[in-house]
Amino acid sequence: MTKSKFIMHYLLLNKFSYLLAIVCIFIVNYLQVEIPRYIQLAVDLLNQSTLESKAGLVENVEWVIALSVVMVVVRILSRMYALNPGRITEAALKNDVFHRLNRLPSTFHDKFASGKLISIINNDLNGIRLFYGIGFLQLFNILFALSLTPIWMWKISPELTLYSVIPIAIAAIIFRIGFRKLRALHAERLNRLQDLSEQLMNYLSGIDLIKNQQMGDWVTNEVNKVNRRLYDCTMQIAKIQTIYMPILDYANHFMKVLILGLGGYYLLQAKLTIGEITAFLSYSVLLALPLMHLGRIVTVYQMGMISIDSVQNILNNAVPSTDMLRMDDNEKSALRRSTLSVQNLSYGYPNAKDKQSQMVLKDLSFSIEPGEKVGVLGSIGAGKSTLVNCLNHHLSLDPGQIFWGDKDITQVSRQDWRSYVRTITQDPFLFSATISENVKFGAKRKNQDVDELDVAQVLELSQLQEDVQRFGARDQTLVGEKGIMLSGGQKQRLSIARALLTPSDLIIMDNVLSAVDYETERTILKGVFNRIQEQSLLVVSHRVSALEYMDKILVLEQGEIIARGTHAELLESSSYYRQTWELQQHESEASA
Ligand SMILES: Nc1ncnc2c1ncn2[C@@H]1O[C@H](COP(=O)(O)OP(=O)(O)OP(=O)(O)O)[C@@H](O)[C@H]1O
Repeated sequence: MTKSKFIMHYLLLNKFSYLLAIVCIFIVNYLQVEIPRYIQLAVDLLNQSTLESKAGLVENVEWVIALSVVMVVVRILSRMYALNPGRITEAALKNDVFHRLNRLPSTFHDKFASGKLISIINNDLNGIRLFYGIGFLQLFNILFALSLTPIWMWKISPELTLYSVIPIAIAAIIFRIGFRKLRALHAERLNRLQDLSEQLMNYLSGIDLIKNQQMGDWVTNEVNKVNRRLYDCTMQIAKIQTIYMPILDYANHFMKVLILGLGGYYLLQAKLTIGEITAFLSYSVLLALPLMHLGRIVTVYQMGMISIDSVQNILNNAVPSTDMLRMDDNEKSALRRSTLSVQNLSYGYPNAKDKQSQMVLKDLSFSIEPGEKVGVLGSIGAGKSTLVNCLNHHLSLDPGQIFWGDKDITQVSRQDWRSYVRTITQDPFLFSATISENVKFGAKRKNQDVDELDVAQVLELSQLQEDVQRFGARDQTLVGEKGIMLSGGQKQRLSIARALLTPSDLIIMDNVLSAVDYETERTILKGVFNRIQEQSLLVVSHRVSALEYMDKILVLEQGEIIARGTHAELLESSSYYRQTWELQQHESEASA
């Protein structure tokens, strides 16, 4: 979407409110120029002492009071109609940005640090709120004030009007030069805010390490450097604003002196009355006020434009076209319980220097039948997680390599694909919520609440129920940010419970049992086997003990399948498998 389309799209979101705002702003500005006219008539009647003039004076004063009251009411309405759309747009954009972030592929998130995104959602969207709120209000205020006021002034004295505009015009030119410099500085400031947010987020996620390794001074110094750059930029903005803002203020004073001087001269020549000079002075304020607000408006406009660029950096990233395709219920159920077949799968990370020579997965072929339990054994760096991320389509793949039934998974939207495949990753992520909520997270289907008995059952199966019963508030215990209250093994078991709760056709467990002992590992796997008799299971591990009971095991080394078979077959056929098994048997006995 182009920038102008973006601006139009969100303006149209509140079109009726904006229309009412424009009408109200016009009425306010019209009344603003009308009231001095009644003041002028009243002042000119002050010198006369007839009964008629007194009645006229009272009538004019009454008009001034009545119009002022109406103006106050309409001004309140104009603020309401003009400012609320800013808040509505901010809320709508937050939803749009979050929705897009949720659908963008991992390649986008690899490029954009979370801290930067948070800064855009907080600071830049605030700039957009001001743009669509106060920016709109003041723009029309200025437009109407600058077009109506000179006409009313002209009606009194064309000559004096021309002279009065001279200081304002000069000030506006000087002002323009200053504000051109500001645009670049505002953009820089928002970038620096994003840098600071990214850095803080980075350090705060590693705060325990920073304390343990006594890196506090170094980190403080690094934050100081980024903060200093932000401070310098903010100070430069403040400096320019302090120098240029008062220029319009001085112009206003100068204009008043001019009106009094020239107006007095015309008064002596009987070209103007005192009432007209009084009205002229009021008009000069009406003319100068919006110009004095111009500084703020230009800032709001500049910040708004820069913020729109930042938000568009997110929103203009297209969701892959296949992710836009959604299957209907019939298509979905036709593909239930299909065979996953991997055919000559090769993968190299796009950021590798030479993708061909740095292939992480090389020509892999295997299948997982419905209900089959398959294991993948591989040493550190063999490519296990890469394989998992290809299978769940977390990574972007070339077509023709992975099929679900006869459907190429690259032709299925990621959202649909994940209703068939659930992955439990090796770094379990927990939300800052209760244990129960963490298990149920995202599992609510078709407005039906998850059965608490089911939660208890999956906690039991993942061997976490005993631990949970020991906690003060049982499954209502808060786990803290990222599950800080739980041990590594407890986190792993909680993420297993979460995956078991929602039905899916294939569960992938990527090295999720590394933090539990051999006995617990066996019991958990037994529980998982019982729960998912109908579903397929892929367990990835560097521990043979986790794979012993699988229907088949693939041995992965340097991205290639070097052996395959059952546990018994591999003990016979693969020396690598046998040696790993023997080595781990000793470890297991030693730890028992
Ligand atoms: N995002 C990435 N960009 C570039 N290279 C990567 C990326 N992720 C992994 N790799 C590389 O791919 C290779 C395989 O990594 P992978 O994480 O798949 O191995 P693994 O078998 O799961 O290892 P581990 O048991 O340690 O988790 C490694 O050489 C790693 O450096």
